[in-house]
Amino acid sequence: MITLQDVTKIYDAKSGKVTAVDQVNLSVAKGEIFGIIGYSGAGKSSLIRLLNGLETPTSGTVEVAGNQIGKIKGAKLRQARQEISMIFQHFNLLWSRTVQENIAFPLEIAGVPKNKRAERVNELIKLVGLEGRENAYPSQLSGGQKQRVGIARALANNPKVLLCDEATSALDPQTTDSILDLLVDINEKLGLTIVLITHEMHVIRKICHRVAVMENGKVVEQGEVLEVFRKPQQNITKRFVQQISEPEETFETVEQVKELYPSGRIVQLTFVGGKAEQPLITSILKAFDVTINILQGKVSYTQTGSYGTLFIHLDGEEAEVNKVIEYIREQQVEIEVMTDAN
Ligand SMILES: Nc1ncnc2c1ncn2[C@@H]1O[C@H](COP(=O)(O)OP(=O)(O)OP(=O)(O)O)[C@@H](O)[C@H]1O
Repeated sequence: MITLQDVTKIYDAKSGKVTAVDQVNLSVAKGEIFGIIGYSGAGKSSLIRLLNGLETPTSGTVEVAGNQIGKIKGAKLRQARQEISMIFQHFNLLWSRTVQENIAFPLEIAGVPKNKRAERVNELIKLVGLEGRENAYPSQLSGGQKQRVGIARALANNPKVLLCDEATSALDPQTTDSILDLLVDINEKLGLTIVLITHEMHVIRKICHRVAVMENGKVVEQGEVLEVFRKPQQNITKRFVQQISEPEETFETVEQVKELYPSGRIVQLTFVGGKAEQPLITSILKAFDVTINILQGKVSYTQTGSYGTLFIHLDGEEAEVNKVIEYIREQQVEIEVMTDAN
């Protein structure tokens, strides 16, 4: 659905040339939710503006839904843009228009007749869960409701691609989650391809299938979300992954925990995919003569499976403890023994 080949964008700023996007290669499949994460200034906004033709690449090619964006102009570009919709951090609603008038606006521009417009607006209102708020003005809506209007408006002309520019950054965590759930719902129901830019790993973790990490205009790492979580390669990616995989409370150092549990072993288990749901601990306790204390753990759920870390203290006869460690390895759960046998 989307292919970027060797795309570079250089701005001529007063202070000199700025390379905002540097030799980027990306492809996004139809029906995929693709996330682009990076800190401020990494080049995310420039990249997303290249996708909808608001910027033209300095070099390279940008293809979206079969159109060479950046090469086409005028009516052809306007037509191509109908296939590519966008939602924004600050919603960009028309404040003098009601919810239904906001949603009808792109239909008016596309020349859809009045009775057809009303029908479509009703469908969209249902789709985004805004029944009962049709006649409200943006100032009377919560942030989450405003973004629902933004989403309905973006979907009005049946686009093939939805671009989301920090669409949940102005929302509280609970509202963020409800909007992300809506995006997944729309992706599944309509088979819509979604590209989002964000600086929050939570957003990537919760809804994206694949992710690209941007730094200084370059895509420094990309892959399936679960894989990137499991084995982040670049330091910047590790920092993003830590945003959500580090337990909230600081883990006591291994030395401190060892003082609490002078015998036995402390091990770290890393679960990926379906294994995180398996009742591993229960099966160990049933099959082996050991005791287990769960010291700390966290499981994150992604679109393609879950990922988690569990710190446990294993105690018992050394031979039995060794058998348990072997058993865990056989379950294809990654295990790191953090303390030696006594
Ligand atoms: N129109 C422009 N003219 C000149 N420089 C620009 C322009 N737009 C962006 N830049 C510069 O390009 C670089 C990348 O900016 P961009 O906005 O794409 O990054 P970003 O990752 O989206 O960051 P933010 O989230 O802060 O917008 C920055 O150094 C920025 O100052």
